[in-house]
Amino acid sequence: MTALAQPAGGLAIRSLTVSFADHGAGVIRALAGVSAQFAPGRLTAIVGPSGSGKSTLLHAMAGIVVPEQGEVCCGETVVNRLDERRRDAWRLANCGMVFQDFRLIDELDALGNTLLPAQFRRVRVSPELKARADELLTRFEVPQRAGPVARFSRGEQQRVALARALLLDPPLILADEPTASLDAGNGQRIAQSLLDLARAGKTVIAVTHDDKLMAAADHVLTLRAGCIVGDAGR
Ligand SMILES: Nc1ncnc2c1ncn2[C@@H]1O[C@H](COP(=O)(O)OP(=O)(O)OP(=O)(O)O)[C@@H](O)[C@H]1O
Repeated sequence: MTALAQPAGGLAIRSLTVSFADHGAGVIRALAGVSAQFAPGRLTAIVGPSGSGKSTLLHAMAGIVVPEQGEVCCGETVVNRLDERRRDAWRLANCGMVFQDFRLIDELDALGNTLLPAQFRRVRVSPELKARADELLTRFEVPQRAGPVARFSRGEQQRVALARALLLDPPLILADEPTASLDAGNGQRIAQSLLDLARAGKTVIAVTHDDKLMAAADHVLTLRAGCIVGDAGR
């Protein structure tokens, strides 16, 4: 383990470099030596133009993408040094993920999707957990409708994805464009919810192109061509 100064309970990344194979020329350098700290109690917005490496950074922090250089540190854990099985277990225990493409199971209804983390972590679906899932779906104004989420609008699906991310009350919330499919009112509510989660002590990190979410954030990290070009904490 490498000791790396970081906020207790938060996340620190140091000199992260990630490349992908370019099926033709050579490699695409998605991140080039990126370092930053993310403290509990704060909402961070990761911003920057399309293709600047925002999603890659979020996925590296979640242990989905493994950097060729650098470290992702959470407490004593250097996430990228874990093997794939342990990274998956670490992510399930610590991260609430909202993916850009939601990654819901189309055939399941909203409640079934929201309860998925319990299944993945082999947690019994107690009446209390089901009540929490219902409460989250109500909080995010997901219609109380039977039937598969495939029939939901994209905005409704996005809010189911957020409810699912929060089910097991994870300390880290990593959300990729969590307001992209929402109307202004819902977008504002979700931005406020993310801020409330931060104020409740979570480490909340959202990739976004949304000015309202950016304005709500305590900390704005700007990427360009795989490098940090702005790191503004308020
Ligand atoms: N799995 C992959 N294989 C090959 N190239 C990839 C892969 N994932 C990302 N890239 C490339 O890495 C670069 C950064 O991509 P990334 O998705 O992180 O950008 P982004 O800032 O999130 O973009 P957007 O705002 O459009 O979602 C891009 O050039 C992209 O094409």
